[in-house]
Amino acid sequence: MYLSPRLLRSALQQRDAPRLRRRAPGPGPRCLSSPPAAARHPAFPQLPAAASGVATPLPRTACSMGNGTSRLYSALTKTLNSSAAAQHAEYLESPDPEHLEPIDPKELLEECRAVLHRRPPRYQRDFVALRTDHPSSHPPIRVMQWNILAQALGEGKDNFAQCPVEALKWEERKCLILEEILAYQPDILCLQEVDHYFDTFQPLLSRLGYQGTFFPKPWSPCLDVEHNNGPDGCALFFLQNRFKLVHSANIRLTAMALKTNQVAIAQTLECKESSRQFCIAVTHLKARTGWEQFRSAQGCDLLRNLQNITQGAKIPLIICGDFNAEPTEEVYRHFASSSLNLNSAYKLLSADGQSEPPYTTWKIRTSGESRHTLDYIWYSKHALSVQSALDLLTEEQIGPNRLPSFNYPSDHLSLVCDFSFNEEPDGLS
Ligand SMILES: NC(=O)C1=CN([C@@H]2O[C@H](COP(=O)(O)OP(=O)(O)OC[C@H]3O[C@@H](n4cnc5c(N)ncnc54)[C@H](OP(=O)(O)O)[C@@H]3O)[C@@H](O)[C@H]2O)C=CC1
Ligand SMILES: [Mg+2]
Repeated sequence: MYLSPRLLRSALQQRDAPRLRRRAPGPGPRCLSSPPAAARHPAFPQLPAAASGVATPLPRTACSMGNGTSRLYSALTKTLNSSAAAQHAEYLESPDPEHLEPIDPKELLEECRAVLHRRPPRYQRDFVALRTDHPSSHPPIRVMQWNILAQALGEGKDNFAQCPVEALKWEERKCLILEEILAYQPDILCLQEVDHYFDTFQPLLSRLGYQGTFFPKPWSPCLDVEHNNGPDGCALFFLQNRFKLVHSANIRLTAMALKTNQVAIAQTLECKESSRQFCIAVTHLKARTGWEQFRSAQGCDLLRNLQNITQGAKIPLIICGDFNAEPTEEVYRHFASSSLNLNSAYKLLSADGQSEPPYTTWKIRTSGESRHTLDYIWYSKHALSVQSALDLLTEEQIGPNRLPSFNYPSDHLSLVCDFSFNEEPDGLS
């Protein structure tokens, strides 16, 4: 299961070999995504564009999770199991608070690929350039929205019927998550269902140049799962070399004047290149059918908070979230018709620019198949333009067993957009 010292040495000596094997072209067209952000900012100077390939699934093994936030900064993230292997697993092995020197993202990506070398390929997705009447002289702001699937929920609560337990092993699934982040190199990362913030994402992403904030759910359902790794919550990361933090708010959402179990983070950032400010927010609304009014109330509360933070939309806004609501739901209509003048970025991928994608999550639970559009990136339509958006996985790529799987780590797809400020906003944000 784990890399033997011999395999690891071989993987490290011929770094491209395992990647190319894993990424050998399969059926159907594949092409590289748009130029990596290496060209856009110095945090990723050496990272190559993603390649593609094929490998066999891993054999069955038992999996284990961490056991609580007391393991802060611990060496929980054991990925390679032998002592010889551990010498090389520099980044994934042991985030040491005393040695938080920068990581070369290329090295981290190589480590992830070495861990994943026996998994099937991660499918390539392409950025779709979108028509905009507002060319910008500044580099775009790349935003990733992603419900990464809490480890405790994936293993203990979600009841995925077609996903083998070994596909959910944290030691490897975390590498698939990191690979996705490293492949698209967002300037801002908005995550939900994060239950490995302190032991994995915060230490690793901070060494990649990100500043992170985590706001756990007050009564996270993860805590009901045996051997959980602490509560899940929302996390927001931004690249420190691109943005300065102006204001940060952790918001516990209310519904019908009562505090709820759902949270949001809203931060006002200033772009170092342009000195323009904007507000970025991340949220994860209440799940399940029967809770539509509750979600609607939570959405209204979030909009009220954002009205205050942006001084009535004087500061442009980007709101990322797993809203747990189809576009037909009231909470969606509240956002679409808000006085904050928001549009949903992924509608722009449709032919008429008016339709949301057919799905952002697709799974098979013991209760049945569930394909829904629940995840959104809202933005101030007068002040910001979407220059490009990452297309979604096709049904064929997702495969008959749906998500998560050996080659995709979450039941939700990541959404990624490149934003620019309109030089002359239409008077309104
Ligand atoms: N100890 C206490 O006093 C309390 C405990 N709790 C615990 O929290 C739970 C509810 O918390 P709440 O935040 O409201 O949770 P939600 O109803 O919002 O759902 C929590 C998670 O379950 C996932 N989920 C959605 N649908 C299903 C499904 N059909 N089967 C399995 N998982 C699903 C969601 O994933 P996604 O968003 O991806 O769909 C979400 O991340 C309770 O069941 C209890 O376990 C809650 C309050 C108090
Ligand atoms: Mg979930």
